[in-house]
Amino acid sequence: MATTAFHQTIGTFQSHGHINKPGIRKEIGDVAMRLPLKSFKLELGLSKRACFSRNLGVIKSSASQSSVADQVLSPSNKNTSEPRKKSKEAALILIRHGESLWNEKNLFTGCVDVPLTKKGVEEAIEAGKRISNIPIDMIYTSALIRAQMTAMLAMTQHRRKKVPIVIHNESEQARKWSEIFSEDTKKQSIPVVQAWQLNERMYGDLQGLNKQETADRYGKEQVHEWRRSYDIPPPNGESLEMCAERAVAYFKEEIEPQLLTGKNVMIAAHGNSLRSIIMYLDKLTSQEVISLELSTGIPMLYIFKEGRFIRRGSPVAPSEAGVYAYTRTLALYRQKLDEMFT
Ligand SMILES: O=C(O)[C@H](O)COP(=O)(O)O
Repeated sequence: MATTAFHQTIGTFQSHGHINKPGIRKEIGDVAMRLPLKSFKLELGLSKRACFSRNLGVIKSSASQSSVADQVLSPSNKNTSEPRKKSKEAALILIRHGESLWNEKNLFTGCVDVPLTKKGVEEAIEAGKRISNIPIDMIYTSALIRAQMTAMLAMTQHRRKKVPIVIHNESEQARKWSEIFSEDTKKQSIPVVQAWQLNERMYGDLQGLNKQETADRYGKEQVHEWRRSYDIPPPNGESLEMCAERAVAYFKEEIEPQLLTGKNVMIAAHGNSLRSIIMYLDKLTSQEVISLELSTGIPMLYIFKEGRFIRRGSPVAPSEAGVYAYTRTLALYRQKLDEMFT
């Protein structure tokens, strides 16, 4: 159906000579640089729905880390008591998985673990191109393969070329057996956390049924109510409200603390788990969320700053340029990537 900042060693950049230029030293995600003192021309690609915040700030990331898993698991990273207004700027990318084999067949999927189609693979790669200049320090995916495939395929396109590494925290042994023994390699990695709380809403007795056939049988209105109402669950399944109870709670407890410390986060998840998160981010009412539809494989960008989530673009064009409303921080990050890799 349609619809960490790892603390980069400064050496890399010193070799480009930027550290000695006059200006203010800033760190953007994993990129450290000197900002020119003269005013910076913003690169803005404003989508219709983008917010035009001119209150642009710069990340000063202080996150150093001892292990890929530690930055996720360390309680010090979950400082929810930190006043929101002191938070650093961070990018948040939300992406619904690419087309799955059951999207293609128009079947209710819910929590059934179905992989991507070839088109879904292509969508994920295309999505990766669109976000290839945006810093990503941590990745969260659902426990379902279609979201995981999407995140991994998208990351093959990222210009920074860090390696996404799945954190295995299911047992002490799993943690131990997936340990990395090079600090350098850890710095070139992005932790990927898989969380069932980000799964698609459980579609109950509808899972595996054809959407059109179900509408023919129970009526279009009834099926629309099951699919889009906020608090009416499909038979034996989860309503959007029930889905939000776990997905938004997870976002607040696990992901927001990372954003508060300035880590740039990507979430690869599902139509309804993301609808519930967007409802929270955009403060949509239960009426407004009814008409929110998400396309497969389209990354949406938010900036988290001073406790506010600012939507900066939801692309429809094939390339990232002219789609996202870059903040000064993001523009500088991209400029740095240009200098590093061209
Ligand atoms: O679970 C599914 O079938 C889809 O991924 C989302 O379906 P919906 O658009 O019918 O909610």
